[in-house]
Amino acid sequence: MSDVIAQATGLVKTYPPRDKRSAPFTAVNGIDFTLHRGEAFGFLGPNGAGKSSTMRMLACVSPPTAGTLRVLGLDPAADGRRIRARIGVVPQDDALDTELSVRENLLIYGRYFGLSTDVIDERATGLLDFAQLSDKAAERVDALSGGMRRRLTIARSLINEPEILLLDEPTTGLDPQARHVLWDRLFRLKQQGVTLVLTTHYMDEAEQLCDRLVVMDGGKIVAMGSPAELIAAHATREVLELRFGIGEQAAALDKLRQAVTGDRIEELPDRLLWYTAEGDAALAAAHTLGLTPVTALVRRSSLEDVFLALTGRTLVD
Ligand SMILES: Nc1ncnc2c1ncn2[C@@H]1O[C@H](COP(=O)(O)OP(=O)(O)OP(=O)(O)O)[C@@H](O)[C@H]1O
Repeated sequence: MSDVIAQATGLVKTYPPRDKRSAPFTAVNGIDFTLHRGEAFGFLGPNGAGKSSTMRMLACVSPPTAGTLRVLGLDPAADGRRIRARIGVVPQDDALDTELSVRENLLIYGRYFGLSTDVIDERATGLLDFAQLSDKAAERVDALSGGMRRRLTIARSLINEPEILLLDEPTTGLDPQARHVLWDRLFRLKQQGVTLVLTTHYMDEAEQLCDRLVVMDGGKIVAMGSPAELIAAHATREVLELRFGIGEQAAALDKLRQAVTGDRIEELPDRLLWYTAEGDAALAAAHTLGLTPVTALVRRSSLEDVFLALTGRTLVD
């Protein structure tokens, strides 16, 4: 059996004009990708990059304008129902029924898939345990924290035991602790063999969860690979971040650009980034040049640096 679980070639999504004065908008502009069974695959990019539009096409709720798409070997245009029965979808907006209890939300969703009451009951119990919500089963959803709601949405999406789980920005808006709990649950799912496909604009999330990812910008894929491959290809081993006092950054940048050859130096509104193999050596060199940063930080390069190198912009403005 092929391990290809979804494949897109020349995929395009163009939305019709919103009103008489606007033009059609192409949110996804000819992208190619192949997803493999069992992997965690990410679409990383800033707001408006076209990630959600791509996810909605994969979820068979939004038809492609052009290109070909196969999900589980089937054509979403002809076999949307069959595909939807085998995938789970975690939308950006939880869309839970807040007036119902936690458990009732699972039961109702199970009925959409035509499962018997016994099967739904049994699965709901297991999923509440998985989502660490067993003790909240009888509570109304509007009493839950953001992290709990997110875990319930994931539990709900698993009621049909999907082979692929599509997650649109799974941890946006959650605090760090809630994000870590969610990552742990998603990691468990992956270990159980569920293929994870997620969008995110958090580079740490992409690095934590994704075996492979594409970087999207303006409806196009600008890079593809594992986090380590992307960092090796588009960034140096280390970065020196220098922050200066008000009005001092421009002069510091001039000095560095004159003195440093071979290394890339990026200017952001609030800091300079010096891409280098040896951050500590670069910092010593900066001091030798007479620079007096207010703060200096040496860190490993990340996907944020990859995005900056590829687009000239930061992921989260
Ligand atoms: N139904 C629609 N009609 C017109 N334009 C749309 C529609 N849906 C999305 N867009 C536009 O398409 C662009 C891409 O949207 P999309 O939601 O796919 O991006 P995204 O990368 O997921 O970003 P976000 O994180 O904001 O959801 C955005 O500029 C958005 O305004």
